[in-house]
Amino acid sequence: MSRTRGGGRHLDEDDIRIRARGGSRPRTRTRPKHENAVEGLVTAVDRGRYRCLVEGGRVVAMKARELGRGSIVVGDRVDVVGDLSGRPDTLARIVRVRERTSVLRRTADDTDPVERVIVANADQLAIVCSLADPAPQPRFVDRCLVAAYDAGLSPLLCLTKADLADPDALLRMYEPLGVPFEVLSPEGGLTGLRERLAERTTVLVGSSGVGKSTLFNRLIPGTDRAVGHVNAVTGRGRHTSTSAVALPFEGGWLIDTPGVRSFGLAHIAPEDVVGGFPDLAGFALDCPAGCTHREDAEDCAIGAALERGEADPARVASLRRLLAGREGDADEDVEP
Ligand SMILES: Nc1nc2c(ncn2[C@@H]2O[C@H](COP(=O)(O)OP(=O)(O)OP(=O)(O)O)[C@@H](O)[C@H]2O)c(=O)[nH]1
Ligand SMILES: [Zn+2]
Repeated sequence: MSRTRGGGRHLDEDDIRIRARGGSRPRTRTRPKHENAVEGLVTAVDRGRYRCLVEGGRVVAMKARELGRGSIVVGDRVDVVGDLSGRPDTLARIVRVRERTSVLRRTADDTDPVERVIVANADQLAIVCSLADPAPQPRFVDRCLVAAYDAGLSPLLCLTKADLADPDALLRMYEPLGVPFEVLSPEGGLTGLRERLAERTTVLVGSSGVGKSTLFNRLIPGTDRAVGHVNAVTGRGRHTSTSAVALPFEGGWLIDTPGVRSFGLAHIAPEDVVGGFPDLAGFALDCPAGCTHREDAEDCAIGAALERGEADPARVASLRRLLAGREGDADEDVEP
């Protein structure tokens, strides 16, 4: 599969798959009927190979050529046919991708200028933020919140290293947004967090050093995220990898996003951000088309509601902060 990497990063894997058509791979003569397909969940993706959980077993699958250009990502529910034994060197085939309930996009960056879907069907975004060492990055948190609101995921703030600093200042900042949170320290328990994660599909995101791997290892002991990721999934260093990995957890899934430090916001319109503020969205209906809802916006109905005392000033301030963060430099929070 080395040609999939050599052709230049501007091509996505689907382009390359089309180029590979007519290559040396023999066609299977007797294809299993697709009615026999069984449902699977994509748990990892590596260079055109999809690790799937099918009927409780693990298989590696390729994408059927009739699927065309559409991408398949971690979290996708797929229909799989072929050799489902999971034995070494067997390869099943993904013949259908079920409709997605949500998509998270990774921010385009220097190494890959295309904004890509990295996780499908998640319903919660756990934003891991350390209270010290490194100091909290509210801009990073804000950008994640915008991505969560846009994708329809419920945000969850995981504040780590509470043994080093007090969470109060940060919590005051997020109080008007009503974001659920967990304050975590090495000595503290994880019962509250476990309950919030149970039976949900949660994507964890955090910038380098905030303690995301530590948290993973505490939640799912025995899976050394750092070592496990490099050896088992991509064979590459985790800082260069951007492929997500789904791990089963308490009736749901935890999805790690190594190397992914932020989500794509370029496609998000102000209206999508306002959608995360049900109490203000009604006012916004009276705004002029294309209103930025910023302080300097003319005839902004949210601004007017604020002046009449009908909109909560803290909520408006939070909305404006998120709108401003959305317009910032997309690379600002992306780790090298
Ligand atoms: N004091 C304190 N240190 C912590 C806590 N959680 C993690 N650490 C330390 O913070 C450092 C970074 O933790 P990691 O779990 O590797 O952080 P990460 O978010 O996975 O960072 P990357 O590996 O860069 O992705 C390590 O030295 C941990 O031991 C905590 O709750 N309190
Ligand atoms: Zn407005």
